Amino acid sequence: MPSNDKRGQFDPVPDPARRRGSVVLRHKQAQTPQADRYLLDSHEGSGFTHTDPWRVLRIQSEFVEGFGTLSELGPAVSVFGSARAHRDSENYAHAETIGRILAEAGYAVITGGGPGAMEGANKGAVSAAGTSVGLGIELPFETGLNEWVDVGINFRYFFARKTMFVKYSQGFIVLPGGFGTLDELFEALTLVQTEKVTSFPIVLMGTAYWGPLLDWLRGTVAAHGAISPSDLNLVKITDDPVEAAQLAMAHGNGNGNGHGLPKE
Ligand SMILES: C/C(=C\CNc1ncnc2c1ncn2[C@@H]1O[C@H](COP(=O)(O)O)[C@@H](O)[C@H]1O)CO
Repeated sequence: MPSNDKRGQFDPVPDPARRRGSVVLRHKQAQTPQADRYLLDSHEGSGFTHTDPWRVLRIQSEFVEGFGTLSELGPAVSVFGSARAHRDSENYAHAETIGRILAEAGYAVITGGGPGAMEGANKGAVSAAGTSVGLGIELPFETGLNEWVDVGINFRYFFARKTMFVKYSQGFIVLPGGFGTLDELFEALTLVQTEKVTSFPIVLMGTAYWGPLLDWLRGTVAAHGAISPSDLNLVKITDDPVEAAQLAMAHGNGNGNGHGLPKE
């Protein structure tokens, strides 16, 4: 703290405070130029739009865009899985079958809009003339939305994007995948476990891939008391893509409004 900082001492002439909306700035903090000066001084560049308060507007716009685009979607299931699944792989084929079965049953298919398993699921949905949705994410190694996405939204923020998957799907199907897929799986499990959302089907596709994870959750995590053994009932596991689709549609109500935002 600088030595001329007079905080805590009586000051008959208090430093003028600067107000920025609901934010009050005092002392040295009040000496920063006003935001509108940045705006009007074109020579100062547009760097201010990358500050946190401005990011809030960007975040808000992602929610507005997502809600606005998806609110009329109808019943939907989200399909997750590795961005790296090759087109000739079993996982890609399973994703494609799952996308097709869901679309044939009248469900929209929502994916991350990227390559691999996401592309397979979107392709399957299109093959059955279904609604194929991709919620893309801005990444440094971006590949863009796959060609089978008919309704695409690009997000900068993972958390805004994840809200859309949860809000607009009746079920999740999780094919083998890496950190991204695990993140999506555990986000869903946490929301259901903590009752932030009404329970919905979470289906793991592939016993050889996911079985050891379930064994670890049961044998180590539950055994440590870090989760309840009953928490493992939140997931179903299968090797059959048709069964995976059926399990994910088990809670379908045909209303198409997902199960709402996480409770406050
Ligand atoms: C890594 C590559 C492309 C990345 N492009 C992605 N586009 C959209 N969504 C993505 C992308 N990468 C990850 N995701 C999300 O995470 C899940 C897959 O992640 P994983 O780590 O590959 O399992 C997926 O469900 C997406 O929602 C090109 O190699």
